[in-house]
Amino acid sequence: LLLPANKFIDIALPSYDYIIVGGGVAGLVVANRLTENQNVTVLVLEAGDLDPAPDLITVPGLVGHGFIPSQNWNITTAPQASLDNRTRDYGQGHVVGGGSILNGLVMTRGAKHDYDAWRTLGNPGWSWHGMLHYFKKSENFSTCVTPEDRRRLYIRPHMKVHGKKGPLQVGYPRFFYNSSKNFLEGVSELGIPILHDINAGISAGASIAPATINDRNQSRADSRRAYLDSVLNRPNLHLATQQTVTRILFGAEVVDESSSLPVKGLKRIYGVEFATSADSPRKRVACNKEVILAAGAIISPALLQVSGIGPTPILEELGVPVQIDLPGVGQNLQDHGMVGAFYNYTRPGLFTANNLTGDILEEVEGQYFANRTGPLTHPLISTLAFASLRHLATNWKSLLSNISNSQPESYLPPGPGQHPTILKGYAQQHRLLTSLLSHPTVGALEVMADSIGTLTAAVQHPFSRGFVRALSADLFANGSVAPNILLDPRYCSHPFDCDILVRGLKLNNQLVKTKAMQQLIPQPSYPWDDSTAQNDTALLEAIHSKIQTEFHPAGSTSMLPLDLGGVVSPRLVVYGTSNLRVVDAGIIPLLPAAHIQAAVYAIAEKAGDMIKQDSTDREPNPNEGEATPPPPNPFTNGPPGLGPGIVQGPGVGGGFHGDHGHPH
Ligand SMILES: Cc1cc2nc3c(=O)[nH]c(=O)nc-3n(C[C@H](O)[C@H](O)[C@H](O)COP(=O)(O)OP(=O)(O)OC[C@H]3O[C@@H](n4cnc5c(N)ncnc54)[C@H](O)[C@@H]3O)c2cc1C
Repeated sequence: LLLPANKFIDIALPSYDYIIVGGGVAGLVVANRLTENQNVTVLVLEAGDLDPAPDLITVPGLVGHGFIPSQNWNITTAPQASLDNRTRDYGQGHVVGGGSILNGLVMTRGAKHDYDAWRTLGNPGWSWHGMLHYFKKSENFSTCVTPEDRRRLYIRPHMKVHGKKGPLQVGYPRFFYNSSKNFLEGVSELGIPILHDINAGISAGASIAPATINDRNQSRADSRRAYLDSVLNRPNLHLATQQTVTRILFGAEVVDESSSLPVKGLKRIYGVEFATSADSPRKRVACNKEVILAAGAIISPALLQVSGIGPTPILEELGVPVQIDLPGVGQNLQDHGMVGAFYNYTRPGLFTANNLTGDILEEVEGQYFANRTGPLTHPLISTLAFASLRHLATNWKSLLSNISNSQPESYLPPGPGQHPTILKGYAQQHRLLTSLLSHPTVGALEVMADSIGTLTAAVQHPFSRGFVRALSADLFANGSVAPNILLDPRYCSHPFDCDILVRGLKLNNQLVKTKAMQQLIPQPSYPWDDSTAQNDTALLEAIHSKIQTEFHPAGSTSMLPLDLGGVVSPRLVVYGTSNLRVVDAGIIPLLPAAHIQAAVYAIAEKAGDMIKQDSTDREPNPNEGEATPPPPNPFTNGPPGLGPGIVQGPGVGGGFHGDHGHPH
C-alpha cells in the first residue's frame, strides 16, 4: 500500500517499538520478522525509493548493464595509495531493497571454516553450524534445471543444506552459455575440483553458483520482493521512503537489572533524526525499544560517528560530543578487490552475450517475456571457481610462514587505525587468516567467468584493512551524503592481496591453455597475453590500474570483543548502549570467501530471532518506560491510529526543527 507523500504526518506514530535505519537487505529481513508479532510496531526509514521494477532491475540477463543513478549512493573511494593513486566508483544501493536491487544475483556462502573463524574471534553461536539454520531459513531453494544441464554442468545440490520454505527465491537460470562447461572442465584439468554444490561448506572448487532468481518467472529475487511486498499490509509495519537518517539520538542513561542485554549504566537511544533532503526540515521519531542500524557497511559507521559513537579523535575532528568512545567504528573495513581480465573467446559460431544485439536480441526478448526462458534468464555470472592457496602456490607453506612472521600493525592505517584494541584485533585476524588460507577447502581467490571471455579474479581473504569515516558532523552538508563520507578500502595495502591476484592471473593464463578452454579459442590481449603472462611486474602494474570493488564492503562495525576493536557484541548490540544494534554487512568480522548476500540475509534472520528473544527476556521491564519518558509527539497532527502502509517521501511538514530539549 503506497500512501501519498502528505500522509506521512497522518499515519506516522510518535514512537515505534523498533526503528530500522535502512530498508536494504538486512533491514527488510528484520522488519519482516519483527512484525510477525502484531503487538510490535516497526518503522523502516529508507533513504531511497521503491523501484518501479524496470527490466534493467528484474531481468537477470541485464545484470551489469549499469545502475539507475537515483538508486545509487554514488560514493567514490579515496585515491588508492597502494595502487595507482586513482579513486574508484563504489556503487551502493539507494533504494528499497538496497544492494539486492543492484547486485549480480550470485548466491554463495563460503566455506564452513570461514564462519567457524567468526566464532573463534569471540562470537559464540556464529559458527557455520550457527549460521546454517539461518541460511536455510532465508531461502526457498529450487532445483529446476533440465536433466541435461544438471549432467553437463555438474549441478547436484545437497538438499540437506538448503531451505525450501524461506522467503528468498534461490535457483538457477533456464539457460546456460556453452562456455560454462569448458570453464568447469578446464579448471578441473588444473586440479581444482568441480563442486556439485558450492554452498555445502566446501567452497574451494569450480561450480555453477545458484542465483537469487525467482524460478517461476525467472526474474530477480531481492529483499524487497522476498521480505517486504507480502507483508506491506501488516498494520504494525510502516515504511517511509526518501527519508535519510542523519543522526541517532540519545536519551537518558539506564540501569536495567533485569535485562539479558549488557545494559547496566549504558546509554539508551531515544530515537533518530531524519530528513528528506539537505534543505528540508529535520524530523525526529522515538523508539520504545530499539534502534536497529541496517544502513550498510559504509553508512552505518558514518551515522554512528556523527551521532557521537566512534573513535574520539574522529569525533573531535567532527566537532561531535563524544557519547561513546568506540575505536572500532569505521575501522577493519574489508572488501574483495577484483580485476577483470579479458581472453576473448573467438570460436566461430560460439553463442555469447555479445550476440545479444539486433534481431537476435529481439528474438531473445520475445522468448523471455513470452515464456521466461532463454539467454535473458542468465545473469552476468553463473560460473565460477574458488581456488585455495594450495591451488595457487606450491610454496604455500613458506608464503604463510612469511606472513606469520611479519608485523601486522605496519599494515593498518595510521591514526585511529593504530588504537591498541584495533591492533590486537587485527593480529588475531592475521593469525586466523593464515590458518584459513592453509586449508584446502577455503578459497583464497575467486575466478568468475562470463560468456565472452572475461575471467575476473578477486582476492577472497584480504589482509588489507581500510576505513570509513564521516567528513562532516552533518551527513547532508554540501547537499548530499556521498561527499561527506571518506571511504578508503586501501586495496593491497597488504601486498599479499596483490600477490594473490598476480597468482590468479597466472592461473587464468594456465586455464585458457587447458584442453577444455582451448576449444573456445581464447585470444588473450595485452596485458593478459603471453608477453606478460609470466612477468609479475607487468601483471602487478595491470592489477594496480584495474582493481575495483567486488561490492562486498564489510567489517566496519565488526562483531568482535571490545578489546579486539569490536563495535557490536555477539548479540549485535553496540557496545556502551542498551538498545542500539547493527544488523548489516558491517558486523561481519572477517569476510568469507564468497559473495556476501547469503551471509547478510542469514545474519539478519539471526538478528531477528535475537531481537525477539531479548525483548521477551526483558519484559516486563518497569524501568524502561520510566528511564526514557515518552517523547513529545514530533508530528503536528497528533498520534493517530496505527494505519497500514508505506509512508512515501518527500515527507512534509510537521517535524521538530532544532533541539526540543529532550534528546541530544
Ligand atoms: C553492484 C553490486 C553487486 C553485488 N553483487 C552481489 C552478488 O552478485 N552476490 C552477492 O552475494 N552480493 C552482491 N553484492 C553485495 C550485496 O548486495 C550486499 O552485501 C548487501 O546488499 C548488503 O546488505 P546490507 O543490508 O548490509 O546493505 P544494503 O543492502 O546496501 O542496504 C542498506 C540500505 O540502507 C539505506 N540507507 C543507507 N543510509 C541510510 C540512511 N542514512 N537513512 C536511511 N536509509 C539509509 C540504503 O539506501 C540501503 O537501502 C553486490 C552489491 C552491489 C552494490
